[in-house]
Amino acid sequence: MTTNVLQLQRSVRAKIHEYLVLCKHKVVMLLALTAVVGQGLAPNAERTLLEQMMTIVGIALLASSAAVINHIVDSDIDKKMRRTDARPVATGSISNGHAFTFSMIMLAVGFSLLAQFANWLTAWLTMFALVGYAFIYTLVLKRRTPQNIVIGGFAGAMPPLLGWVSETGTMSAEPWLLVMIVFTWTPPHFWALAIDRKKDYENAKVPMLPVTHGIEFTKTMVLLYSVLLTLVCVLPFLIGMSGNAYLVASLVLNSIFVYRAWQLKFAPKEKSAIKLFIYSIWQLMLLFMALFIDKWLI
Ligand code: HEM
Ligand SMILES: CC(C)=CCC/C(C)=C/CC/C(C)=C/COP(=O)(O)OP(=O)(O)O
Repeated sequence: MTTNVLQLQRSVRAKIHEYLVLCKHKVVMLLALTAVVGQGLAPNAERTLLEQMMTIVGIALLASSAAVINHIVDSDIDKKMRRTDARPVATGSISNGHAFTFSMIMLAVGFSLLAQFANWLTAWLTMFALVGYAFIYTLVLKRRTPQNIVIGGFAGAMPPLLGWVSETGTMSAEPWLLVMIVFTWTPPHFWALAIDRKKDYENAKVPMLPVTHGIEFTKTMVLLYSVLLTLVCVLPFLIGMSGNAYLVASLVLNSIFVYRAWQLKFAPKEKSAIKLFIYSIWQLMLLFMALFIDKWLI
């Protein structure tokens, strides 16, 4: 193979990677998992596997579309933070115009898939989540209030409800418990990272909780939310939606969460905050897998 072909291959691969970064693909994969579990826990509506898969693709495309808008709107902030200054829109490696077109294509395809393979309620609720994250959180709340993620986190918490509604066409009480789990998980997930990256947010003048209220207060909040999360996670068991296997998994995963949050507050080490952030991602993934396994495999 000539050097030119190799170089072309490498630059195509690099471009694809940039577009994946633009979509926040790892976040979207976890969001999609929570939507799959929402589908899996809903009463069996006898939908085909194709319909279910296309629904998840639709939700993932709208979440990715929202993430791209977030990169465009936030590029001024992203340029000022070490964690984000290499992002493709912030560096100019992908132009605003290209990013916007990409986002709108994903929006159109994702919405059509949801209307076609799920139902209108799912399509519009997912659109509501997109607006919640891309505009209400990113454009308004993030720059104004340290409670930004408590309120904005609602958008990220919606996928289990979206998955459920795609199966049933109605919003019953049970999927709201799953929404509550992700909603309660989001503040300790994000604030752990924000403690570690406080300087970044200070530099960019973003009013995140550690900047406005200090690190100690934020650590207390992380601990309190981790206890609240433990309690909320028991609710699916209490209403009979999930069984003993889920209860055990949830108690183990949340005990580790509370223990780590306790350590962060009362016996911190240099990397306690970032380790808690990374743990939070594994915790949510395993928790939702436990919900699914409990229903289908045990
Ligand atoms: C408003 C709500 C949320 C905020 C403010 C938030 C904030 C963040 C931030 C700042 C990062 C670091 C990203 C990076 O370095 O590129 C991150 C990573 C991550 N978040 Fe969240 N998050 C939220 C909700 C969620 C939700 C709902 C999920 C999934 C259900 C999620 C899953 C993840 C995952 C998987 C990562 C790791 C991504 C990677 O390694 O590239 N987050 N989050
Ligand atoms: C349609 C649908 C389900 C939408 C959900 C949208 C979505 C991708 C939610 C995840 C939230 C998230 C990654 C926040 C990051 O905060 P940030 O943007 O402040 O973080 P940053 O500093 O890393 O950009």
